[in-house]
This record gives sequence, C-alpha cells and structure tokens, in this order.
Amino acid sequence: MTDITALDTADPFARTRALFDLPDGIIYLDGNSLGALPRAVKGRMAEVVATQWGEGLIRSWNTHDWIDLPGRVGERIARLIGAAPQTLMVADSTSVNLFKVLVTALRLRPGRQVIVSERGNFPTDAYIAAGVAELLGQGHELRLVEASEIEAALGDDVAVLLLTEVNYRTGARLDMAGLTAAAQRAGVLTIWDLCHSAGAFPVDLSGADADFAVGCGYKYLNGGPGAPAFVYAAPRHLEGLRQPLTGWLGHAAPFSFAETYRPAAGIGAMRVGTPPVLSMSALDAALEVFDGVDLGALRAKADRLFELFTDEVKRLAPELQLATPSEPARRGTQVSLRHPEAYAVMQALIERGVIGDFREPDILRFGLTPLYLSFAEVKRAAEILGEVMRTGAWDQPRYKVRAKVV
Ligand SMILES: Cc1ncc(COP(=O)(O)O)c(C=O)c1O
Ligand SMILES: Nc1c(O)cccc1C(=O)C[C@H](N)C(=O)O
Repeated sequence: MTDITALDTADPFARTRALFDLPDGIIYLDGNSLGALPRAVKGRMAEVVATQWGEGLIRSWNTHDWIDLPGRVGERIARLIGAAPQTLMVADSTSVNLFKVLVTALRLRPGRQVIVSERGNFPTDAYIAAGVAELLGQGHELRLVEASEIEAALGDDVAVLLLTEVNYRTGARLDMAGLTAAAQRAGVLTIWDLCHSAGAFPVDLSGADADFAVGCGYKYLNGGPGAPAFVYAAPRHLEGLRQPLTGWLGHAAPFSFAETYRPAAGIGAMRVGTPPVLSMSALDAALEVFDGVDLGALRAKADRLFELFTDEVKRLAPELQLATPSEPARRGTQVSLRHPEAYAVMQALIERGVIGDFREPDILRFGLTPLYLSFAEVKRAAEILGEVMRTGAWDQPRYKVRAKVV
C-alpha cells in the first residue's frame, strides 16, 4: 500500500503548488485544457494595468519594453522545449501559427504537394492544413493516416509532415525524434504541435532536429484563457524566413513605415500585428513558476501520479477502460478513460468537485499537472470516480444536458 502522506511530504513540487491560487474543495484535473492560475499573475496584471498602462500610457512601449515582450516570453518557453535562443516567438493563436508555418514550409518544398498528418489529430490542425491546401490552389492536398502508417506515407510527393506530439483525446505520444528523422530521410519538413507537451514534460526540439513547431500558452504553461501561443523555426530556416501574414510588426523596421514589406531578420518575421500586452504579461508572469523547475523531475512525478490514478481506477471502477498507452514513453501526462456515458459521468464528477473534461465520443479526460497536484488529491479523485461508478450516481437526466463548451 502506497503511503500517500509520505509521497506528499517528500514531494519537491509542494513548493510550486504554493505558487498557485486554487479554490478550496476542488481537485483540478483539467490543466491540460486550461492551466490553473499562478498567484504571480494577479499582481502582474494589476501592475501592468494600473502602472504600465494607466500611468505609463503609450510611453510603456519603450519604458516597459512592451515591444519586445513576444521575444522575451519566447525565451522562457524556449528553455522548456529545447529550442535554441531566438528561435521562438510568442504570437497569435496556435491555429494562426500553424497557418504561418505550414505555408512557410510548403514554399520551401516546391514541387511537392502533399501534407501528411495523423487521423484523429486535434481538428484545427487538419482544418488549417485543408484550408492552406485549398488557398494555395496548386494541387496541394492533405493526407490523413493512422499513427502506424506515418513513416510509410512519406513518399517523394510529400512536402510536410504535420503532427501533434501528444494526442488530445487519448494522450498517446508520437516518437518525435524517430519520425522527424524518417521525414528528413524522405526530404520532408516537419511541423510539431506541442499544445499537450510544452510545460508537461521535457521536449527537445533541437535534439530531434525538428523544422517548425507551434503550441499554446493556456494549457500546461498556465497563461490564462486565450493566452497567446508560440511558434518555433529551426536555426537553419531563420535566414530569409518568409511567412504569409506579412503584418507590419514582422517588418524589418516597422517604425520606418516603409511602403513595401521587408521581413525582419530571424524569428521576428513570425510577428504579425500588435502583441496583446495584457495577456502576454499574464503568460510571462505565469512562466515564472517554471524557474528552477527540473522538467525531468516534473515528468517523474507525473508518471507516479499516472500509476496511482490508474491503479486506483482499475480497482475501484474496473468498467472504465484506459485509452492512454500505459508505457511512459508512449504517452503524455493525461489519463483518458472510456465509458459510453462519459459525458454524464464527468458532469457528476464536476458536481462533486473533481474537474476533468469530456471528449467525443466516450472519453473522460484527466490532466495530471505535478506543479500543483498532490498525491492525496489524485487518490481522492479516483475514489470519488469509483463512488460515482459504483452507485450509478451519474445516471441522471441533468448530467446529460450538453453545455455550449464541453
Ligand atoms: C493539439 C492542439 N492544437 C491546437 C489547439 C488549438 O489552439 P488555438 O485555440 O490556440 O488555436 C488545441 C486546443 O485548443 C490543441 O489541443
Ligand atoms: N481552447 C479551448 C477553448 O477555447 C474552450 C474549451 C477548450 C479549449 C481547449 O483548449 C481544448 C483543448 N485543445 C483540447 O485538448 O481539447
């Protein structure tokens, strides 16, 4: 029998938990969709609004260096995902950044028309890819394949391999280094969506030699609802980097107000318009939580939480099927369980203070975020899930009414 109190007492992440503001009576297992609120964000937002904006007014673009905030916040994220300095920019949403890097990559592979991606990837990736193929109107097409067929799909007509490292629904993780190497052998450029990776475990973009990457700021990075996203380009692509959204802040000299567009050098060319200073400041403050954090240790704790939760669920709710691979190398840090009435089960859990989420058609999703979750909470969440299943408490009409956002 695991001694939960001993695990929590010895937990090095008790320190980071104290950096978050979490409501009493809630066990929050949805940090894979919207990260919890770091305390430092409240103070930073108050300061940015009252002092930087309220008093500094437009002078703060210089006095508080708002103009370079996207690159500065990018440096904080770079460390978490193995990106070299000045290869990362915080900007826009993941969807918009996908558009930018996809067009950029396709232009680097003239004569090849196919974008390969995984079936069952988060919809925006496939939607953007199909939209780009249609927009370019040069015979481009999106080819969706199963995970097991990706390598075989890398023929000489393929320009880009667009993959999400960790699947949003199942939590299954692809082999970034292996697939990137296979793509390189086939002359194919890679784009990695790191939405469910960045801040969850160590990612090594440089080691994998990936070409481009994108990811969002509001999940494991805790930047808040609608936080800006990030975009990465490998050093070899920085010279002459051209992306299609040629907005004024991606210009080499935006304040020359020149008549024609000339891209900024390096990753600065990924900028488009005015950065959202308020939400970027929130993300910047949120990332302070990661100062001094060893991502390997973070992952090790996530693995222990995973084992604890899945062992307890196996014992207490054996009818729930684990949809996430149990082998650590083949998964991210979420737990996905299948049940035909998953939506109602999740509503019953939320009413009992355990917040996870539901994904179509039958997935209960639980995000394990070691920065602010204790072993005791994860065990208690499994017990509450066990009670909901054993008593059939989920089987009530009010739990079956779908909300606008699920
Ligand atoms: C894998 C993945 N990619 C992209 C997105 C969408 O990002 P955004 O809403 O920032 O465009 C999400 C979640 O919303 C996601 O899970
Ligand atoms: N971005 C979201 C939103 O605006 C509302 C509700 C959920 C989200 C999400 O992030 C969904 C998430 N990408 C997922 O993995 O399902």
